Amino acid sequence: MTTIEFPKSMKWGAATAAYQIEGAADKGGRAPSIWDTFSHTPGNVKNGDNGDYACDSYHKYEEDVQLLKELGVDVYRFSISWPRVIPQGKGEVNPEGVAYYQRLIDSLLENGIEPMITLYHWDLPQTLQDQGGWENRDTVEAFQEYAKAMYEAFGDQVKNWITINEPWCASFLSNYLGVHAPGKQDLQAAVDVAHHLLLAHGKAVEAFREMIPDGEIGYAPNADWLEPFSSAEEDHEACRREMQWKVEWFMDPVFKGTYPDLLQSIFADNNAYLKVEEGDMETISQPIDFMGINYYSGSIARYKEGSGLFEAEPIWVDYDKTDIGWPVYSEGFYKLLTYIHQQYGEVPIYITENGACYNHEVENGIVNDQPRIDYLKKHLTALHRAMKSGVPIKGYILWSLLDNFEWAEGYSKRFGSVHVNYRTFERTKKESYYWYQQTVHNNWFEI
Ligand SMILES: CCOCCOc1ccc(-c2cn(C[C@@H]3NC[C@@H](O)[C@H]3O)nn2)cc1
Repeated sequence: MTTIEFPKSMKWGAATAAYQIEGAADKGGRAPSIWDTFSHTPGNVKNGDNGDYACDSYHKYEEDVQLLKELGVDVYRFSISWPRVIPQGKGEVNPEGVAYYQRLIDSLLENGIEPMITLYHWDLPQTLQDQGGWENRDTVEAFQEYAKAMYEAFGDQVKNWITINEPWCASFLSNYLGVHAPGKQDLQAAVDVAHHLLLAHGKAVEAFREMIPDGEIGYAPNADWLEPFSSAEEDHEACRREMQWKVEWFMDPVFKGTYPDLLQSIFADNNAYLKVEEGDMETISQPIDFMGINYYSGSIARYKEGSGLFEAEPIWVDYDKTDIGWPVYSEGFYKLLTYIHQQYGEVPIYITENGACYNHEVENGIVNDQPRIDYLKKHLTALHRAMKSGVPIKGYILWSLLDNFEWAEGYSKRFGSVHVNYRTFERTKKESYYWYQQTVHNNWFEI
């Protein structure tokens, strides 16, 4: 057996997001988000699922905090529902909404767990979408106003903040590929949304420096790893183009103050143009304290003329796949992290999401999700290897504490270390919960 041991400074956590777990969609003064609209539109979400009830964490948050306490994690990463605290998206703050998060934060702190708040985890108030949403540059100011209100409410208790979760999903997956809310298929819209999300990130950081000078703030891009099918230059270049879409397009502006030229020209060839105003890049590229990285999977790809924007065709080789169909590719985790370290230097990194979809059910009170344990062992080993090579990792946050609403997949895909019965809301700790609990407690595991 080999022991994989982490530094004593390693922070361990678990993550969720508001729309995916809270439910109480029309309770406590909450107004609809774009995900309420999108999920209630037939055909958008598998089985017609929506977040009206989800895991009912709005009412069961104390039980969730006890699950976190027993898990032994240092950090709980959760998101605030913007339309729960500012129902109209801007203007009046809803005291009932703020009070819910105050109860949650108090409970976490009483149980020795550090809150890490994500300000934007995709649930834009529908009222703002009705005014153009993230395509409308005015939404940037609304986001800064929302961020300031949250800093005011919780800044004395919460010192770790994330501005935007997975800007690629919130821009290109949502406005070009049409898979997530608002479900548009418009490349120009997606380029505009991506820029405004990064600008909103910058404005939120600016306000943070004023209001929570003793806190730390970052953002959480997602990326997967694409390995060239062959040594042919065309395969390598195709993979690089597709990876730039998630990595450089969202990291160069923040850490270098520029957008990648190659992708700008590819977008222009498709009649989509960046609209950068004076001062934008300075706002976006101001220093942050950490970068979150969300990693799930990778695959092999090769050049194929005419295959999408980047002419990169995925080759679904016979890797083991999780129950959402994504290859188990832990080598890609190591390669992505060392690539990012090479590109962006000593930026401290939290793994803000990593986990796997396996749909095991409860049998005789037990959920034997051994494949999820195997996935975690492989990926934490890859993470450990990246750390040994010098990648500055601050912590690892498991996606997810609970099975929850997996966006367009609805409740058909389970990522939790705790099983949720969506009829009774009963929680059942899976075998992976106990494995992760032991790993967090020991700060090591054996392979
Ligand atoms: C037409 C092509 O369509 C391909 C589908 O393309 C994607 C890509 C990426 C994802 C995706 C889902 N997740 C997990 C979430 N991260 C945040 C948290 O809320 C988790 O629920 N990460 N990435 C989904 C779909």
